[in-house]
Amino acid sequence: MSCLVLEVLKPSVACALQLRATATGDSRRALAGFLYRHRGWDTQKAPVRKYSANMERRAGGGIIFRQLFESISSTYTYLLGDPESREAVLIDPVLETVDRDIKLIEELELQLKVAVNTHCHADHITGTGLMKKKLYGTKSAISEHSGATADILLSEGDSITFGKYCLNVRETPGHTDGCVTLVAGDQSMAFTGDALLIRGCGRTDFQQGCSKKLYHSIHTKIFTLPGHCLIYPAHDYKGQTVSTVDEEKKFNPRLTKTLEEFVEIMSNLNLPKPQKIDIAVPANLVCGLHDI
Ligand SMILES: N[C@@H](CCC(=O)N[C@@H](CSS)C(=O)NCC(=O)O)C(=O)O
Repeated sequence: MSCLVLEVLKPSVACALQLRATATGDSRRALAGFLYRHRGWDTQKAPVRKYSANMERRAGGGIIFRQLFESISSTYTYLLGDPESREAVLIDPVLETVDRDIKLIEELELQLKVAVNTHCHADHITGTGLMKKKLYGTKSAISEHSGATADILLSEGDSITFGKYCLNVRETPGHTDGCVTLVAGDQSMAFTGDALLIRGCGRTDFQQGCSKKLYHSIHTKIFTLPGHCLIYPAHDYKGQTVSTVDEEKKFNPRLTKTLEEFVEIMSNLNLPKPQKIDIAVPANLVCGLHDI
């Protein structure tokens, strides 16, 4: 088992910190808005304080979280950071948006520890390798079952830690053999890659795809999370951004079916092959660094 463990977050402490920070920030903003409106002041001219990591540290804020979108492949990249240590993790970066992501990481004064792929993608080239080159000290990570090279090869039960937070690895094969779902330490969020999409799931017609395996993975590793756990997939093609375990259990048109019905649906999707598959897969097996 290869893992990178610094500290493990106590879920109750993390949740309490997050709630307190949200309430404090919101009520401060609400009070300022009220004063400005009540006194007839122009809210547009209210003094604006520039972003400062120090202000955030003093406020004892909760986890830093950004959902980023790459529109050619409709891929979501996720940035998570600890406001105190400033350590951060980036999930599923895309080659074309590496500079955008680095700008944000620098603006937020974060130190990127790990750039992790939920699997070996077939539709776009990962930004992980380039990210490692541009941000000194960043390590790449991917499942040991992906066949890809990386600094950290993940397996079931591993943790990726950043400051007082962590992401726990659950293996969710089916779309590919090396698919993982990354679950926040307090189980408030799960990054499901291409295993579970919002009202859908990853296709199973190439790269070791197996619909029976995928059905089993989703039911045993994702649908067993708390109902309120937020689902953040690697793609969305309809503009949806987030779901929950309860929502998907109730409304996912594929996963609410029996195994036999699911297998039938998956074998009749008739989707065209991803346009970049022939360059993306070989590139992603070497962290996206084949030609750079
Ligand atoms: N048109 C895109 C590829 C779209 C696609 O096949 N998406 C995959 C995830 S990326 S391999 C998928 O699993 N889709 C499931 C679905 O039901 O749509 C391209 O050419 O790149």
